[in-house]
Amino acid sequence: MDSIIVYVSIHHKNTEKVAKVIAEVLNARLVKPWEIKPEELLKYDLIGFGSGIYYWKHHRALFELINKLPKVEGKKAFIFSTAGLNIPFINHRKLRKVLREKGFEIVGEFSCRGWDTNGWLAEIGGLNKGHPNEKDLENARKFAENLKASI
Ligand SMILES: Cc1cc2nc3c(=O)[nH]c(=O)nc-3n(C[C@H](O)[C@H](O)[C@H](O)COP(=O)(O)O)c2cc1C
Repeated sequence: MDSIIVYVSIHHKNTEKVAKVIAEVLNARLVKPWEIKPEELLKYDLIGFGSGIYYWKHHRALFELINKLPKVEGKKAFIFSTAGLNIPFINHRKLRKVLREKGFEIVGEFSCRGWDTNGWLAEIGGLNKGHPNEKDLENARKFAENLKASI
């Protein structure tokens, strides 16, 4: 199964750490949304979309790429994120919705805490310093292994 991961990680490269671990297990190509054309993306059997959470949603460059895609039929996708407040039910809501509207089948979701020094949080050293940590990355590895085994 040919897999690709499209990710954005602008704050502290928190999500990049997770993306690399998942990519290693899935033997997936790693790209930024602005590095790939929509038609090229659709050549892959499994597509992962991930970023930090910025104001309650994934990075807008992911949405811009997805907007440019034609409708698909049950193409497999997964979602991941790192966030100051790890509440995937809320944080993944918008991406989940647009992927489903495009016709993707969401086969898995992963999230963990990420070091967050946005705004006033910087004054107190930030939230979740040290995250994603080894345990978070181990959980990401397990997520990817389960995903690999299930599809
Ligand atoms: C501009 C900005 C907005 C953010 N908004 C949120 C938010 O709404 N909810 C949240 O849980 N974390 C928020 N965060 C924290 C990031 O999601 C968190 O630090 C994440 O791990 C960053 O990932 P990255 O290093 O891969 O960019 C925000 C961070 C920044 C810089």
